[in-house]
This record gives sequence, C-alpha cells and structure tokens, in this order.
Amino acid sequence: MPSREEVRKHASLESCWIIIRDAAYDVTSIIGSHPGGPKAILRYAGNDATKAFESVHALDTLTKHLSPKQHLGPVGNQEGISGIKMQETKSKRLGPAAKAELRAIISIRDFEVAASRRLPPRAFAFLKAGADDEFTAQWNRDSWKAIRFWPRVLRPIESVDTSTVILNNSFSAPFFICPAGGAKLIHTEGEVLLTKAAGKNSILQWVCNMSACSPDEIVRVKRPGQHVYWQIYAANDLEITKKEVEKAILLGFTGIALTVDAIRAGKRERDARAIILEAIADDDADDDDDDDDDDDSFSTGPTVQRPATWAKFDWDSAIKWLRSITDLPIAIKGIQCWEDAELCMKYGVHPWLSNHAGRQLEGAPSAVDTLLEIRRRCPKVLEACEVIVDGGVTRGTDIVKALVLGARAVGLGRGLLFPLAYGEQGVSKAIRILHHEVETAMALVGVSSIEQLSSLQVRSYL
Ligand code: HEM
Ligand SMILES: Cc1cc2nc3c(=O)[nH]c(=O)nc-3n(C[C@H](O)[C@H](O)[C@H](O)COP(=O)(O)O)c2cc1C
Repeated sequence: MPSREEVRKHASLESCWIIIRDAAYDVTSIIGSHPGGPKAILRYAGNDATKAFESVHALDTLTKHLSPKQHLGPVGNQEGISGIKMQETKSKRLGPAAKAELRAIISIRDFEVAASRRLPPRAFAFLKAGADDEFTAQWNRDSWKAIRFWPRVLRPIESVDTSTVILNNSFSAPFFICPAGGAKLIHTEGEVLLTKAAGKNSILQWVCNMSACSPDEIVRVKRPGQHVYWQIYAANDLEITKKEVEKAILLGFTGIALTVDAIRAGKRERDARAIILEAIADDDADDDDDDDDDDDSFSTGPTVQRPATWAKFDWDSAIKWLRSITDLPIAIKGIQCWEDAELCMKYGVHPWLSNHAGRQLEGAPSAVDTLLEIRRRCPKVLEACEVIVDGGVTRGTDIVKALVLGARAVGLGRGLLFPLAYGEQGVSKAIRILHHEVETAMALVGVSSIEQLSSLQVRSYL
C-alpha cells in the first residue's frame, strides 16, 4: 500500500502516480496517449487528482484503461495479505470523499456497488466470486424473491421488537455476521471492526478460524456482555483444531459451528482470473519456454487459501469429536438437504442451511430450497433445533421471510463484508439499514415481535 509521501515521489513523465478517491494509480503509460493531453495528467503528478478527474471521467475509466498492476491500492502504510493492497489503517476516520459516498448508500446492494469501485479489483473478485458460472450465487439471491408474504392488516402495532435469542443468548436482531475469511483484504483492521460494529448494535458475530485477526484480538475489542461465536474448519491435524476450539472457549466464545461443505475449494473463476491476470501482468520477462501442457491455471486456488481439511469425518465421528471438546451449542454449517437436517436433530446439533455463498458446489440448493424441503418432509426439525440460514440475503424482507418459514437466525456474508470498505462506520450503517428494514417488514406483515412471525404464512413460487 503506497503512502501519500511515496506517491509524491512519482511526479514525472518517467514515473507518474496519481491519487483518486484515496487510491493510488500508476498512469505513466497513458500520459503520451491521453485524449485530454499529457498536461492534464502531469499537472496532478504525485498528487490527488480526484476533483479534476471526476469532473471529466466516469469512475470505470480507471478499470477500463488501466491494468490491475497499475491499480496501486488505497493510500496507506501497510502491505496486505496475499500481496493485495489494503485499506488505510492509520486514519480511523473516513475522509470527506468516503464520508460523502457513505451518506449516499441506503441499501446493502449499494454497498456492493460502492465496494466494487473502492476495493482493489482482486480483493473485490475474491469476495464476490461464486463457483463456476456463479448461477448458484445468483440463485441464492433470487430464491428469496420467490417467496411472497401473506400480510395481516388491522392489527394494532405501535412498536416492533426485533430482539431474539440465538443459541441461548439474546441479541437485538435475528440477523448476524457470518464467518468469513478475507476481511483484511477489505480493511487492514479486518474482523475486529466487525466485532466492534456487532457490539455497538448488539448483534451476533460468528467469527471464523480463518480470520486474519486472532481470537485474542477479537475478544479484546468486544464489549462486556457481547456474545461472539466461533466457526471452525477441521484441519488435517485434528489436534490443532481441537486446541484452537479449546482456546476460543477459554477466551469466552459461546457457540461453535463446524463447516462441512468445503472439504475442498469450489472452482471460483472470478477469483482465479483476477489472480492469473495479475500474475501475467507482473510477468514481464516471460520467455515463453513453458510447456503449454503443464498450464493448470484453471485449477488456481482462491486468494485466501486455507490448510487441507479433514475429510474423513462421518456423522458419528464428527459429533463425538466435537462433544469431546465442548458442551456449548453446536451448529453444523453447510446443511443442504432435509435428510442431513434430520441427522442434526438426531445428534442434538443445529442445522445451518448454507451453500457457502454459492462458492462451493455449483447447483447446490439455496437455503430457501432446503428450508422448504424441511417444512415438507421433516417439520419436527424446526421445533427441535434452531435452524440457521444464510446465502444471498440483502434485505430485511429476506430475513423476515426466513423467520416466517421457521428459521431462527439469518446470516449475511458479503452483505456485511462489503460495508467494511467504509470501516466500522460502514458496517454499523449496514446493520442499521437491515434493522430498519426488518422492523418495517414486520410492521407491514402485521406483527410486533419475532415470536409472532411463526403465526404467519408465506406463499412459495419455487
Ligand atoms: C489527472 C487527472 C486527469 C485529468 C485532469 C484528465 C483530463 C481529461 C480531459 C480534459 C479530457 C478531455 C475531455 C474531452 O475531450 O471532453 C480527458 C479525456 C480522457 N481521459 Fe483523462 N484526465 C485525467 C486522467 C485520466 C486517466 C488516469 C485516464 C485513464 C486511466 C484518463 C483517460 C481518459 C480518456 C479515455 C479520455 C477520453 C474521453 C473519455 O473516454 O472519458 N484520463 N481527460
Ligand atoms: C469472502 C468469503 C469468505 C468466507 N469464508 C468462510 C469461512 O472461512 N468459513 C465459513 O464457514 N464460511 C465462509 N464463507 C461463507 C459465509 O459464512 C456464508 O455462508 C456466506 O457468505 C453467506 O452468503 P452471502 O455472502 O450471500 O451472504 C465465506 C464467504 C465469503 C463471501
């Protein structure tokens, strides 16, 4: 991540960097061919050109005319993980331009659009990527639209209470922050900012063991009485994961999830393409003596890699192993059919209906699909367990629909990661937006508390 001081050193025809919206760009190669003339750019060499640039150009000019290599990343002082340039850490406060952008954001989808402009292209690609053609990722979003409410009217509703209990602990809302690695691609402070925003708004954060912030750092910033839960992948060396879980419990994490839908990474082409293109751009000295038969770029792994996962678990051994470590509530994350939800019930754990944001198996069912199947085939699960869902949630109405269908809690991955491009303030605003939308939806369907949602019906077009 270049500092402003470093950018200032590149102020000549030979090496010309400029800053636009708090990010630096190497524009040396376009000076000579710039349609507005070289002087227009050179006047701002080494400096902030935001105002002059934006008065003439659309923001996508930069993506269209500069290679990923020329996007130098947000101006700051630290290098990010995976070689990707990061958000500035020093300034806790947003600059005036970012503040204005944040003011203009009024929905979760707005945050995605803003993040696509604000983040380095490779970081955005990592977050956004789904498996293969990304139709499962898209289906996750679309399937919420295939559910319609049957609202009740003329019910006196003076205020709406969105608070609920998720795995024994109370929260202000039924939605939560999903476990997700890669928060440091968005902001150098990463997950701790999610913890702060979750604490401030009294919602649940489910932290992952792939998080770039340690559990100690998370616990350090959490508020008194704030509950955070811990998610694991079981590593090939189970002892290591066991120690991790024990440590998390000692630190005060009060719920556990085991993710089971990712024994290997899905084929995330958007992410792989960004990695490959960056490597090609960096590889100026390619002498082309590689044997094309050896080119296996199609199997490029994701930007954030994780160690190999223990793939030998079956239901008995997995639950026995977990129960040998803890009595805390356990969720099994990545349940994708009613039969496995029924097994969760049998084993006394909670089914977390998720297809990992459509990043694993293309063609996997959405949480809505699985929830509907559970209602048809094994509705007892909804009484015996707390059913958790996630995938494609961007609206308060999605959350309320999930609850009417019988879910207890609804997770958001990208929906609360993209706002991190605006730091803790961004995440807090996203949570407030969702809160407002949930409250509005509840009033409009005719309920004033979460418990009353179970008395409602919805119509499914799936
Ligand atoms: C340092 C800030 C910059 C200033 C002040 C500036 C100014 C200008 C001006 C005055 C024009 C002519 C507009 C017209 O004919 O109506 C222009 C055109 C253009 N500039 Fe820049 N420019 C800047 C940076 C850049 C950068 C960094 C790029 C590419 C990455 C770029 C790409 C273009 C292109 C493609 C056009 C043609 C018109 C268009 O497609 O927008 N400019 N610029
Ligand atoms: C960038 C990213 C990283 C993720 N990392 C993890 C992870 O480490 N562990 C996990 O169980 N799920 C992970 N997930 C999946 C989320 O927990 C969640 O299931 C999913 O994001 C929900 O879908 P949504 O992003 O459409 O809201 C990740 C998702 C994304 C987008």
